[in-house]
Amino acid sequence: MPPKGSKRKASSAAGAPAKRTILSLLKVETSDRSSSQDIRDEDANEASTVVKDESDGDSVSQSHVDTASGHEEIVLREFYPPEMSNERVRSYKDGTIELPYTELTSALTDTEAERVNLAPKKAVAHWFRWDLRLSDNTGLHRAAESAKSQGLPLICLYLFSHQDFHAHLTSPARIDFCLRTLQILKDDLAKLDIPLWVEEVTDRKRTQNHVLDWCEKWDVGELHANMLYEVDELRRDAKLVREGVKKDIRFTVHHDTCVVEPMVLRSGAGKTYSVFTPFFKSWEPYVYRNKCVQDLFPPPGKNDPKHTVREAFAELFSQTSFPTPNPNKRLEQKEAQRLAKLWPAGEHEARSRLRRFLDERVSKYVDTRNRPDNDSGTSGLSVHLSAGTLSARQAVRACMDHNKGKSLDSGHHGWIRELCFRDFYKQILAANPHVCMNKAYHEEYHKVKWEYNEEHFQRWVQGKTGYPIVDAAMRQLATNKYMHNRCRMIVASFLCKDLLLDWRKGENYFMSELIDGDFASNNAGWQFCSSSGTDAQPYFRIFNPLTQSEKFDPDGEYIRRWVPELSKLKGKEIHDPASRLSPAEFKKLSYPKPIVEHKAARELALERYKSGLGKNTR
Ligand SMILES: Cc1cc2nc3c(=O)[nH]c(=O)nc-3n(C[C@H](O)[C@H](O)[C@H](O)COP(=O)(O)OP(=O)(O)OC[C@H]3O[C@@H](n4cnc5c(N)ncnc54)[C@H](O)[C@@H]3O)c2cc1C
Repeated sequence: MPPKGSKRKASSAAGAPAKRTILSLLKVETSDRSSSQDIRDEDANEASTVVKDESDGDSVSQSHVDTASGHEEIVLREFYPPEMSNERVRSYKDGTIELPYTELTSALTDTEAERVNLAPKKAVAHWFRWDLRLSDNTGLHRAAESAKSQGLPLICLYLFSHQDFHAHLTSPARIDFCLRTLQILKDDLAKLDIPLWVEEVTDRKRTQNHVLDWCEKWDVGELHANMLYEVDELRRDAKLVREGVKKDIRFTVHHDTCVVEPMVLRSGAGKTYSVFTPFFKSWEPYVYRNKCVQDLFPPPGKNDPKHTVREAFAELFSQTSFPTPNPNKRLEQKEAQRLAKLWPAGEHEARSRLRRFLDERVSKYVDTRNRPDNDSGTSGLSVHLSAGTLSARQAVRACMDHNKGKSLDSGHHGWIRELCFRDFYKQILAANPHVCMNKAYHEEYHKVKWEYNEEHFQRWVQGKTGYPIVDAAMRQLATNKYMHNRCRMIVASFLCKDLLLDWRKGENYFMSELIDGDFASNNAGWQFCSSSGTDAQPYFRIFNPLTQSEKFDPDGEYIRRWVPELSKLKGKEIHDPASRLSPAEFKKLSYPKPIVEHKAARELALERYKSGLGKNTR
């Protein structure tokens, strides 16, 4: 346990070295399924080889039109250009094309001198994104401190974009969680005389204009936000930093969502890590040494009465309702009530859930974390970490404190290690933007041939594959909008390696259902299971769903809960009813036969991987 009392480093944007090349002229792709700004049109205008794409009339660079595997279109073409080529992936990797992360950090450093000299205006603002909390919020804290030191009021903004939700495949449950949290946030801020305004954005391409217009309307001279590491967000924020200066608005973006900001930890060779274990070995001592979690930021103080904010910003305080999601992103009332009970929103709930987990369960975490039949085996905090109602620093710090200064026991240590995965995947995203553009982390997996069998996909979605553990997990997801981590791995492996379906279809479906959907963790989880990702399980390691079922749900309790057709089965029958019951008994269950035979599917998967990767096939 590191000593207390030392200050956390002021975290404005990191300064990874800027690298500008003529090829940046070609930076046309923003096929980022998780991001909020489509700058394709204007960037495409800069591209050297521009072709007309018949499908939607947009101009896109020829360099994108490479679907080497000849697969079904996975890209949401309404918002994004077609899949980019492997060549472009390599250009990102070798630095010929500037990383979007560097575009933003460069914008911040390039304009720093100008931005600090901008004259104050009438207010300082914080723009909330997926950081929906008052406590330990870096951007909000910096905004509050700056407002106080300049004798100005603090006001807050949230942008509600239907197109973003659509483009990012944000699930209705996640949007609902966000809206419930915004209400709590608004009430908490109002107690501090700080208004929160929720602005509806209809055209996502104009997000930055909305922000600048809003700042001009309320005479905001200084705007703070926390960094999002997805491609389009980074590029949008980079533009906004530069555009802001032209309008005398100082826009600052802070690192906040990770315990250790991306790009800081480097291997001996100076590279960002691509494998988790060495990352963790470097992350853990860094957290102790640099006291990243020692001084958590307090919530902002009350706006000074002398600012008469209630009068000056009456319109912002007067907002009584938030925008309604589009029908396809809206929960039925009953469903909304059920999920609100299951997943109460807001930071107060997040902190009490964290306390309960630490007091009651963390010490057993290592033994229970892989057991989906145990509802309390893990923290259930992912929804809060992904919405930002809890900071990862708060989680790590509380866990260390709970261990009462002793060296961490296996439960506490194991849980902190899981939290580190979150940091790891965010830094993978920042350092490898191509994962945000429908591409495999390891480009050679591009040539693996996938199936696009819609009936198989639908049976997987509906939990009707005839593999009880897979079906239980898929039904848990459909009902609770959450799935246990072990089961996420089982169903993902089943989709790619038993059904041979394109992992990106599974990734997209998860995102469109999960209440804790997080692009970096979801993408990395899917790439891990399809063997194309960082720290990949080798392609020849293929989960056997039956073995997984017997090992991690030994008494079949998880299956019994989610697959009522099988609830009366006793003993080992529940894991494989088609083989372990007589045909007559099986028929009575009204449960499907296995959709594929695992052994044969496994062989086929191995063939596909070998041939896609150019390895000898026998
Ligand atoms: C295919 C697949 C898709 C996934 N999609 C998501 C997703 O969209 N959003 C998401 O938050 N997690 C995702 N995960 C990671 C993991 O399954 C969930 O974070 C975990 O199940 C959440 O439950 P918990 O909060 O009880 O976890 P705990 O076991 O209590 O862990 C604490 C926290 O650590 C982090 N964490 C734990 N395991 C992982 C992991 N493997 N990767 C990244 N972070 C981790 C999460 O923030 C989690 O809340 C995915 C994993 C796989 C295999």
